[in-house]
Amino acid sequence: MCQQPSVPLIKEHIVFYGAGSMAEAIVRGMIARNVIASDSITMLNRSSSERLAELRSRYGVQGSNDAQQKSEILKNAQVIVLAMKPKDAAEALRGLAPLLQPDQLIVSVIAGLTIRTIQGLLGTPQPVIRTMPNTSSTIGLGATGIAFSKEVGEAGRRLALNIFESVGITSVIEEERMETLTGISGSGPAYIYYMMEAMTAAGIRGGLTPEQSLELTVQSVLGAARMVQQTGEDPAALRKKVTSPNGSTQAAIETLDKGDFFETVIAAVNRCAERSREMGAAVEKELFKNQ
Ligand SMILES: NC(=O)C1=CN([C@@H]2O[C@H](COP(=O)(O)OP(=O)(O)OC[C@H]3O[C@@H](n4cnc5c(N)ncnc54)[C@H](OP(=O)(O)O)[C@@H]3O)[C@@H](O)[C@H]2O)C=CC1
Ligand SMILES: O=C(O)[C@@H]1CCC=N1
Repeated sequence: MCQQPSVPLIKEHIVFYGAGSMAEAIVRGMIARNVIASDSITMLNRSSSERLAELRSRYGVQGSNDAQQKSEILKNAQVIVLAMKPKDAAEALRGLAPLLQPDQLIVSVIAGLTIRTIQGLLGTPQPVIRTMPNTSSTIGLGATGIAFSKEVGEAGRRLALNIFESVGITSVIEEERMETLTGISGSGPAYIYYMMEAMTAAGIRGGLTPEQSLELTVQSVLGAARMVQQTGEDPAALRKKVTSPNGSTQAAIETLDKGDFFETVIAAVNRCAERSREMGAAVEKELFKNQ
């Protein structure tokens, strides 16, 4: 099995600005791995106090919706993780701009939002780390793409790597590749879940109980992923070992091919990347509003 690198204790105070699914996945993963004290994490959102109360009681993190306190927390944060939807980013960044000090590290998990747009909306050459994690960070099996702005120094790089290595693997890439990576690993878990939904439904239609069908599907997906990881063999080579000539698997793969499975998956990844760019471009437009 792939060993996660050991991660030193994170001593910096991290503020999650946006407290939804992705922020929770990272926080839960970090706390489960004991890499940060829960009171070194503050979670903020736009307005949902119930959500912050839930997160405080679930993880022991801090969080407040009082406007004055929110400003103070953001002013004093060493690291601010931007974790709101792209459509909400422009307003959030404009509000954040007057609170920032030059050395505060901005980490974004927002799909499509470029470093240039983030710095443009903040109006400062803030050190920005653009990332694309995924929700499997919850259980320490995340995969995060990372790109750094030129303002990020060695300590900032190391800190970002520590955060995301504590919840899975990381891949440092050129920012231009971030949308492709989003199509593979950011959104990828959803494609696998969709495949699992279809396999489970087929099992149920064929007379298995829902529990049997789900359990068998889960183990098949888990076993297949582990086989690739542990044997080091190509997925194509492993597929061939399952596929007897003229056998049942071959018949199934031919049926997938009738639906152009391979090219459809590639088209889905490409469309995901394109949609990320569209969402980023929509935020970038905000840069030029009122100018
Ligand atoms: N979900 C995923 O699998 C992944 C998501 N991402 C990225 O993570 C980001 C968040 O996604 P996700 O967690 O799914 O979204 P959610 O809808 O679950 O959470 C969004 C959060 O942002 C908060 N928010 C909205 N506007 C503001 C604002 N102006 N200031 C502060 N907080 C605000 C919301 O607060 P409130 O509820 O109070 O409105 C909410 O807590 C997105 O940009 C997405 O591209 C990246 C990788 C994977
Ligand atoms: O669907 C989305 O926009 C986000 C980005 C990656 C995964 N979920």
